[in-house]
Amino acid sequence: MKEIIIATKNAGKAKEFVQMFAPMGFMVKTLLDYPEIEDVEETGTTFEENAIIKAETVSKQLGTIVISDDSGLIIDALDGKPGVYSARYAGNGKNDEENMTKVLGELKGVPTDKRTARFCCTIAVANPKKKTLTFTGTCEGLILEEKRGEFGFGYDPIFYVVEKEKSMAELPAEIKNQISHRADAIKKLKAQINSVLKEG
Ligand SMILES: O=P(O)(O)OP(=O)(O)OP(=O)(O)OC[C@H]1O[C@@H](n2cnc3c(O)ncnc32)[C@H](O)[C@@H]1O
Ligand SMILES: [Mg+2]
Repeated sequence: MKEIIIATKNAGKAKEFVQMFAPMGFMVKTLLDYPEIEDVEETGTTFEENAIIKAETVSKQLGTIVISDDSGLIIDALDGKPGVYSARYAGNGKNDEENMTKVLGELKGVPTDKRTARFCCTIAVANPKKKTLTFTGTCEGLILEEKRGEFGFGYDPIFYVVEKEKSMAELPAEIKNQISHRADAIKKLKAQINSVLKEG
């Protein structure tokens, strides 16, 4: 079976990569399968820089093709925050509940039409023998006034998808995986998958 390695320790992302690549016959491995590999420090200032850092660092360590995902939530009324700091917005613990509570507090009193936001995802593919490639996807929405729904992960409960009239966390995985920022980026990656995964 074809195998791809995703340089993530985020279980929510890992699950979505499995769901989106399994139907194409791929065995997805993540850093949850390589506990000896340490967390890569995300020193970049953009999703693209961080995705490249993560993919190249792990690709060098494993000596093979490695794919990464750097993603986050951009909120217009907060001048783009939490952005690349989405995972640790409320502190180093990477706590989804605390991150959402902080965002909701900062948006208190902001009217619906000013609560526009988007999820962004950049996927990087690092190949020891080639230049690193990147694929970026986005998903537009609004920030709700309270959490809604149990599916997904991260900021999904406070992100409202207008065309579905539901929060991202109220949408089952099959739907999220058709419309999300990650689905958008993966669609672009899949369009070039054969050349992307060629070793030489
Ligand atoms: O770096 P890795 O190990 O992949 O895992 P991470 O959780 O640190 O991931 P990021 O650095 O890319 O930070 C992204 C954060 O943005 C949020 N996020 C990303 N994709 C999301 C999604 O599909 N739904 C909700 N929140 C998401 C979530 O809170 C993540 O922690
Ligand atoms: Mg991270």
